[in-house]
Amino acid sequence: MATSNKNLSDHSSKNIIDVSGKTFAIIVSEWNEEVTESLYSGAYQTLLDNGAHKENIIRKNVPGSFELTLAAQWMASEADIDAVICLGCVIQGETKHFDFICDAVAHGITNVGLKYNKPVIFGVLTPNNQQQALDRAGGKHGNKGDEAAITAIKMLGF
Ligand SMILES: Nc1c(NC[C@H](O)[C@H](O)[C@H](O)CO)[nH]c(=O)[nH]c1=O
Ligand SMILES: CC(=O)[C@@H](O)COP(=O)(O)O
Repeated sequence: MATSNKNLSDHSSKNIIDVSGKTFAIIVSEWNEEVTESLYSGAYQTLLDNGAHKENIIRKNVPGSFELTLAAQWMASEADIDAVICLGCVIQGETKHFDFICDAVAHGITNVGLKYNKPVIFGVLTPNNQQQALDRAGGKHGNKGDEAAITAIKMLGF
């Protein structure tokens, strides 16, 4: 598997810019809170490490990952927001609900970025189980929140 030999938090320094003048919205799903809080911590610290100011990092919570899209649209429509980072964790259950949520969120977030012509980052884990989620939220496979923040920074340096 691609991730099994790749730490998600490893990244090149290409297009990494100083983001001291940029404003970020981080939208966090409350479902699987143990995981999403780790994703948020990783994203938040990564933005600070690259020059972002605390007052320029705006956090918003949503009930579940399905709501990330609408919240991303609300934030992306704000002229002073330079990039939006969406963080969630959708864990496979017994039914196809997982598929519908993941598909809707992936397409929805993509469309918001295209609509407002700014980076809207898909920082949503879609694991089969809790352990796979924990492994990617500060565990052995790194932190997808770090990756999402670096992705936002790189896109701003495009
Ligand atoms: N099962 C998970 C959900 N389900 C809730 C949906 O995201 C949504 O809030 C609900 O369908 C009402 O619109 N959400 C997650 O983020 N993760 C899950 O594992
Ligand atoms: C991905 C989810 O929404 C999950 O909670 C649904 O679980 P289930 O498919 O067992 O109802």
